[in-house]
Amino acid sequence: MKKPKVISRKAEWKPVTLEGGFTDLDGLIGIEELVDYSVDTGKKSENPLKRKGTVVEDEIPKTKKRKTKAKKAQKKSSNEFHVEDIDKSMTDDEKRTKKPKISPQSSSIDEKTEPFDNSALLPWTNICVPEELSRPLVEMGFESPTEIQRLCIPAAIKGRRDILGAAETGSGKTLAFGLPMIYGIMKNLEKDVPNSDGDDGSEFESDLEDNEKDIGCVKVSNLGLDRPQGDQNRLYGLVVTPTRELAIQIRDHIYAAVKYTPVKVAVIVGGMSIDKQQRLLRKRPHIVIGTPGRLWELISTGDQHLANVRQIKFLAIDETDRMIERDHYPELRSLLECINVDESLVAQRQNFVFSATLTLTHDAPKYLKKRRRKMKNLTVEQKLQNLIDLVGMKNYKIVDVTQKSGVAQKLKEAKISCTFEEKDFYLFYLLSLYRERTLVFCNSISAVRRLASLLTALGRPPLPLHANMQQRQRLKNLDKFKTSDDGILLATDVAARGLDIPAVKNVIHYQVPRTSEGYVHRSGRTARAEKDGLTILLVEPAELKFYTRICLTLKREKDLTEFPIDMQALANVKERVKLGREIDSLALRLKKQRSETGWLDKAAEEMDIIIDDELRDREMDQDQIASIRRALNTKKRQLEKLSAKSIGRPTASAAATVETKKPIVKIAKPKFFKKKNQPTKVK
Ligand SMILES: Nc1ncnc2c1ncn2[C@@H]1O[C@H](COP(=O)(O)OP(=O)(O)OP(=O)(O)O)[C@@H](O)[C@H]1O
Repeated sequence: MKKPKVISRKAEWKPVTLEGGFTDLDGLIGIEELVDYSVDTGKKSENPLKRKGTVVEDEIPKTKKRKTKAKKAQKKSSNEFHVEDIDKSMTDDEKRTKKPKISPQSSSIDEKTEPFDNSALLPWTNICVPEELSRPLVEMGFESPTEIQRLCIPAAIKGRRDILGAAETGSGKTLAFGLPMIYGIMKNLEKDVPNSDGDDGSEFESDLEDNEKDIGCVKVSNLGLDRPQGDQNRLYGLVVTPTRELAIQIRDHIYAAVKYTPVKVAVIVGGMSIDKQQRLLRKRPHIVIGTPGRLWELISTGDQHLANVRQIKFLAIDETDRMIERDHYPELRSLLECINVDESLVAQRQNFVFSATLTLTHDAPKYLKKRRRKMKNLTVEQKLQNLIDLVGMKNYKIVDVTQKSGVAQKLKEAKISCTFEEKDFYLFYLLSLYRERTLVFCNSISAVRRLASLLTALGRPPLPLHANMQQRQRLKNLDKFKTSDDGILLATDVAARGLDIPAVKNVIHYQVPRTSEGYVHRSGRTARAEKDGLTILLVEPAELKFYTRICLTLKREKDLTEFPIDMQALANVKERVKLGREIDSLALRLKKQRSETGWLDKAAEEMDIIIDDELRDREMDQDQIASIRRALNTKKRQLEKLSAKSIGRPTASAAATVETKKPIVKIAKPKFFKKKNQPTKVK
C-alpha cells in the first residue's frame, strides 16, 4: 500500500484568535496555526478525519525526535497508571472499549500523527472547548454539542459559573460538566507548573524547550516559564455518582475526552478491593470519580491523595436529586459538610449539579413522612435552593432544557393493565415475541431473583443486576448485556440512573416505580442520543395509585396507550409460564429438602470432607426425592415439547407495534385513573 506523504512546501504559519480559549494563559503572546499545507495519501478526496497513518513529518520533527528522558519516564509512569486503573479492574467490555494503551500524557496533539481538518472542530471551539478537548470528540463522531452542552459549557468555561443542569436522559450531560472540569484542570496544571527545581517543572521546561515554537500544527510563542511552583499531581476534581456502574461509565467518558491532555482520571467505587483503590490513588489522579460510600470511607481513613479534598477546584454531583434526599447517601452529606468547612476554599470551587429530573418534584416517600410528620412536598424552587445551599453553590446558572413530558423526546410510552398474577404472562409474552435488547426493572431484589429463576426455567435466561450481587458479577452481566442483541437485563433501580447502554430497545417496568423520577430515569435507558425506544409499564390494580401519580407529575393529559396484545400468542405463553412456575417450585422444593439435611453438611465441614449430591440424596427421604424428580422431569419434557412450537407471529419490534396504533386485541378498558372494572388481584 502506498504510504501517505506530507507535502508541506506551501505551508505557512498564520496567527489565530481563539474564542474563549487560552486568552488568559500566563505568558502567552500568541498562537499561530499551520495553514495551506497538503497531504498526499495516494487517494483523491479522502475525508481527512478518516485518514489513518498519515504523518505530518515535515512540520513536527523536533517534537517527535527530542523526547527527553524525563518525558519518557513520565509517559511510562502514566501508562502504568492506566494499566493499573483500567486493565486489572476491567471487565470484558471495558477491555474491549478501552482506548489504545497510550496515556493522556503521552498523547498530546503535538505528537499526533494524523492530519486533521481543524474546521471540524469549530462547533466545539465556538463554545470555548479548546482543540485538545474538541479533537477526541470529533474523532469519536461527536460532530457538534448537544443543547445542554451548548448552554452549559461556555457559561462554565468562560463565565466560571456553577451550573445546575437539567436535560432529558441520554442528552449528553456527562460532557456538559466533564469538559469544563477537564478544561479547568488543564488551566490549573498550566498555572501550577513548578519552576526548574521541581521534578515536574523540569519535565515541563524540557517540553517547552523541545517544542520551542512548534506544537504540531499549532505554534505557541513564548509560553511563560516563570510560573509559581505548584502541584502537578494533586486532586483537582471530584465527581460523585450514585452507582458504581455509572461511576465507571463516567470514567470512560472523561478518559476518552482527556486523550490529548495531561489530565489523569481514576474511579473509586465500593465492591472492589480497597487496597487496589488506595494504590490507584497513590498515582495521584487529577480527577477522581466515585460513589459516596467508598469515597467517604477512603477520606475518613486518611488516604493521602484525598486528604486535600477540601481544596478541590471542581465538584460534580451527577444524578443529584436522589443523592441529596435526606436519609439517602449520608456519606455524601458528610463529604459535602467536610468540603464546605472553609468558606475561602468553597469560593474557589466550581460546582456542577446535573440530573434529568432536577426540576421534577415528587411526594416525599411514605416512610419519611411517617418519621417527620410535618414534612411537606417541595416546590421546584425549594428543591433547587436546598441543593444550592447543600453543595455551597455561589455564582450559579440554572439550565433547564427538559421536555414538558419529562422523558426523552423519541421515547414511546405504553402500558399493560393486568392482574398481579398475569404480570409473568405479559412479561414472558413481550420477551418471547420481541427478541430485542430489553431492560426489565423490578422494585425489589426478591422479585429479580424470582423472575430470574422463572425465565431461566422457561428458556429465556436474563442477566440479573442488583445490589446484593458481587461487583465483579454485576459488571460482567452488564458487559454481556451490551453485546447481546436480544439480551435481557433484569435489574433493580441500581441500573435506573445514568447507564448508557447502547441500543436498548425496550424498557419494561415489571412493577410500577414508586416515584416519577424513577419512571423517568428507568425509561431513559432507552431512546438515548436521539435514538428510538419504547417503555412499557405493567400496571396491576394495587399499583394504580403510583401510576396515577406519575401521570399527574409528568402532566400527562391522556392515559398511556395500551400495548396491543395478540390473544392467541398470550394463551400460548400462559401455558408455558404455568409449566415454568411448576418447574421452578419443584426445583425449589428439591433444593429446600436438601438444605434440610444441613446436619450432613455440618458434619462434613467439621470433618473437613466434601460430600457429593448423591450421598446427600441418599440421606433424604428417597421416595419423596424420587417423586419430586419424576414430576420435575415430566414437566420439563412437557415444556420442551411446547417450546418447540411457535408462540405467535414473530414481530420485529415492539416499538413498531405501538406505532401502528392499531391494537390487534385490546386487553382491557380501564377508565383513566379509575379503579373500577379492574381485575382483582389473584395470589
Ligand atoms: N455532542 C454529542 N454528540 C453525539 N453524541 C454525544 C454527544 N455528547 C454525548 N454523546 C453521547 O450520548 C450518549 C448519552 O450521553 P450521557 O450518558 O452523557 O447522557 P446523560 O444526559 O448523562 O443521560 P442520563 O440522564 O441517562 O444520565 C453517550 O453515549 C454519549 O457518548
